[in-house]
Amino acid sequence: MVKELLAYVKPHRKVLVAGGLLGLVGSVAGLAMPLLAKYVVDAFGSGSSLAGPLAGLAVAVVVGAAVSAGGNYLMERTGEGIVLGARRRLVDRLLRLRVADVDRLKPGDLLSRVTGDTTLLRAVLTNGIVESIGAAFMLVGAIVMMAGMDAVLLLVTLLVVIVVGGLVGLIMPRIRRAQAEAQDAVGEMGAVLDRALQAYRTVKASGAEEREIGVVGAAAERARDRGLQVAWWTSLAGVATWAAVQIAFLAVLAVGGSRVASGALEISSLIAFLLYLFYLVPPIGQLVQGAVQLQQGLAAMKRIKEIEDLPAEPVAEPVSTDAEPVGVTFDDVVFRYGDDRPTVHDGVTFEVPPGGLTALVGPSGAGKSTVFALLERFYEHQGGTIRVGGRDIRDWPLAELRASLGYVEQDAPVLAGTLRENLLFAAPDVTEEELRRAIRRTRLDDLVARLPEGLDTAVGHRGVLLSGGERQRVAIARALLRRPRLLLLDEATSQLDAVNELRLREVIAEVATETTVLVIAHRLSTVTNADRIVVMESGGVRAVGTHDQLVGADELYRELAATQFLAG
Ligand SMILES: Nc1ncnc2c1ncn2[C@@H]1O[C@H](COP(=O)(O)OP(=O)(O)OP(=O)(O)O)[C@@H](O)[C@H]1O
Repeated sequence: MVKELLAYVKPHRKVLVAGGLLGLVGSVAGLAMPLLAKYVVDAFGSGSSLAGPLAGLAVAVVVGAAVSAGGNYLMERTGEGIVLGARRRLVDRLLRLRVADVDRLKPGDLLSRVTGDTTLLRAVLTNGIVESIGAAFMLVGAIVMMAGMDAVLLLVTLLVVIVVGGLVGLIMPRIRRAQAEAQDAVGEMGAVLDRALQAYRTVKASGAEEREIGVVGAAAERARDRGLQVAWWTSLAGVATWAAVQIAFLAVLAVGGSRVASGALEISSLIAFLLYLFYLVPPIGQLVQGAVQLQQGLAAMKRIKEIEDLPAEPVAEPVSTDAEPVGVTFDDVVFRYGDDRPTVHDGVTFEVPPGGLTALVGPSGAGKSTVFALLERFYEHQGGTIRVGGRDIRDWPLAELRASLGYVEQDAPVLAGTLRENLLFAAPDVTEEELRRAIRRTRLDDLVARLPEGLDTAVGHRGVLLSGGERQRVAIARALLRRPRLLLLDEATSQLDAVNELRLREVIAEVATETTVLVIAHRLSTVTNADRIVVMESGGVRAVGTHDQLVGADELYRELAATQFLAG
């Protein structure tokens, strides 16, 4: 894990080393000060000139301050760079995960990993590492200087330092565990908050505000409790350090005092020794702090790695899109969403030739939407073969397969942005003429004319809210602009009004003259004119035919048609 942490630092190592060196120079300047102070005291005693020692002291102060400030800026800059790198990597992975994996993850928790956990890396990787190295240098330096003054006093000091080191070492794993729990708790809070925000209207309509506030509040309290645990252990480490220095001070004072009295030690040496002892306080504090930050960084790293270790889809390569319509075959396809989930497709077999309109119908839960998910390879089927254009979908480069398909989800979302951005989402490079044509074909001209700023009106979240029918046609236009060889249209369950429904039928019929259209129909009225209808029931295909054939031959279809007043 530490190795992975350091991988983030690697690209910045030069600046980091420069910053560290500046810090080191600052430390040397600081380290020289007690010695210079001793010279000043000695000069007082011997009556020699104060000018030399005082000038040295002044230079050490100025150089130390300037160099520390420069080093600090470099550190902060590197820190920002490290956070940026970590975020880029994480977001890159997040958007390339497989749908099946994303299904299990909670969006709010993912968000907290990108925003919160990456921030935690900064502290450990810059200040943490560099300050710890600087502190270790100061510590060793001070100890060397102390050794030069009096070996007995050094022994007393080291004894105390070693005991404290052991204590702090025992505390660190606890800090890491508590920190990991604290970050998980923050992620959990993000997840429940996201749930409430996603279903904002439902929360209000259900009068569930109080309850949701309570749920998020409870998650926030858990995060606080874990945070307090971290604070408790960190404080304990701090107290141990502080007590150690005090004890060492008293011990050195007692032992040193008696040695001065017996004439074994000069008073100036005792003063310098005590000064060095206090010089140990910040580096020891920094080392402890660095160790605490390392625990935080390791906990954050663990959460980031959990995402980075998930398998990703291959990076999309540029594809040339052939506009010829393609057919689809499902041959004895077997699929379930997870090993512990029920079988959704239990030998699904049907064939769709290139071009024309094919409808999938059947009761809710029959596995119709799953057909589309498998065609898009959001999930991998466990058995049988799926072919698009005669080629096994497992042999298609993923980007090319998806570029050949146009997909309109059941509840096609409108992305926050302008109407134009929404339409061009899948094909940013189409010409204005193509865009206008798609708008005409999907009967969106009225909408564009009605919007205050036409195509450049903001829609969706924080913009004009579109109706269900409009959203659906925007989604179809978006899919068509990609010039798909096969259009997958999951018709919304919500009832469209008669005008919108007629428009949708016209659009589908028109598109079906140019490309293959596979539509999941919840209203049979949209598909009575389909070239073929595939009737699905509980994970299988029970009949295929035209509307007239099926009304005559298939009981389930007749029933579906009857409930929708179409049989006659
Ligand atoms: N992402 C998923 N993870 C786990 N199970 C799922 C997932 N999506 C669908 N299912 C399950 O698979 C089964 C088939 O769902 P599917 O959406 O394919 O049916 P459908 O025929 O399209 O239904 P509807 O007409 O209601 O949209 C259902 O039992 C559903 O609960």
